[in-house]
Amino acid sequence: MIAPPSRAAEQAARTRLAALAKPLGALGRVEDLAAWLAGCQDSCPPRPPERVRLTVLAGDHGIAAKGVSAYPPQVTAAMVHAFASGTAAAGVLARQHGVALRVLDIAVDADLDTPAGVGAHKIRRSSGSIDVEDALTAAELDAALLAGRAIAREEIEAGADLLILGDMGIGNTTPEAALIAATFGLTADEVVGRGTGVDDAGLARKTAAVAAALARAGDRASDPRARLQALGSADLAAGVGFLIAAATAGVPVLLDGLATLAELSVADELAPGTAAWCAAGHRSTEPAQRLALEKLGLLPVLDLDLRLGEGSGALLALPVLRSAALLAGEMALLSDLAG
Ligand SMILES: Cc1cc2ncn([C@H]3O[C@H](COP(=O)(O)O)[C@@H](O)[C@H]3O)c2cc1C
Ligand SMILES: O=C(O)c1cccnc1
Repeated sequence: MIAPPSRAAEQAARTRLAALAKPLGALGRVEDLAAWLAGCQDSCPPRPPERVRLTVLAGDHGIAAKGVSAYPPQVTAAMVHAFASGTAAAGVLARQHGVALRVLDIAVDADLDTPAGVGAHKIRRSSGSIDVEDALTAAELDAALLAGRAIAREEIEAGADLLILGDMGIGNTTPEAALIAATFGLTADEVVGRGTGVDDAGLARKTAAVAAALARAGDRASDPRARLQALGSADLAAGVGFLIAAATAGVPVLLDGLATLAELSVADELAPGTAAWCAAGHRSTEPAQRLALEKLGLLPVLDLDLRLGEGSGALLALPVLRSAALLAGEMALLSDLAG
């Protein structure tokens, strides 16, 4: 069990928010964000997160060869270069909001000619095709979980006061949907969405792939580790380790899309209490993402019909979180107003 954020600081923030120069509760869920941040920081009022770091975990997925994505697997490696050069969508937003971005090759198929360090935590080439085989061996699962923990610790040592996790990997919405289905006892039909925009035939292939994966994993999927090994991937397992390490260190995380919700679904079962350190940046168009938010009791900051991942939804939500902290800290108290 992971130690929860400070109840005392959260309560103090709620008391302060109630006393600010505004009608009671008038800042709506912005007040919840401020109180959550106060608890995570053990500080009332909370401080706006200034040293925010985005980590994009990249990996290919064997299932991509089965026609479950609207784009070819080669895009994963090409996009790693775009992250490294700051030209991916998440790179633009990270720059806009003063967020440090790091991209890591966890399981990309290609040998990448990228800046030093991108391959520092590489586990393997593309993870297994989950409809017919496990995504990972037990040893790879352990290595990926450890890598994710190490990456989070590196980000925290670099001074992060808020972490954002992003994903890049063609085909990854298939294992993500499978993980969420297995975690919450949902069917392939309920969780599968169009990802990058597959047509009806692609959607049918994707649903069949998730159903085959769930049937293949069977009862093993009730155990979170076995579920990750059978239905996940190296990059998703690293994300699970990352979230657990962030929560263990008491560093808050702003969640993004389907990848981060799949990671958290498993992480919160492996290490109960992880979800308390996470706030939901946005609700995506993917059914599995929306279902996981509901099951975890998370209300998203934004609902913009995004379906990108990369950390983009969390980056778009970041200004709201920063505003929440500033409002809690800088507004006058109603009782202090000159009358
Ligand atoms: C150019 C491009 C940039 C992306 N950035 C994130 N994704 C997103 O789409 C992919 C998952 O969707 P699916 O499961 O349908 O393949 C992941 O790479 C995810 O990060 C991208 C996808 C593409 C094509
Ligand atoms: O919902 C998401 O996060 C998503 C959807 C499509 C592709 N990548 C991510």
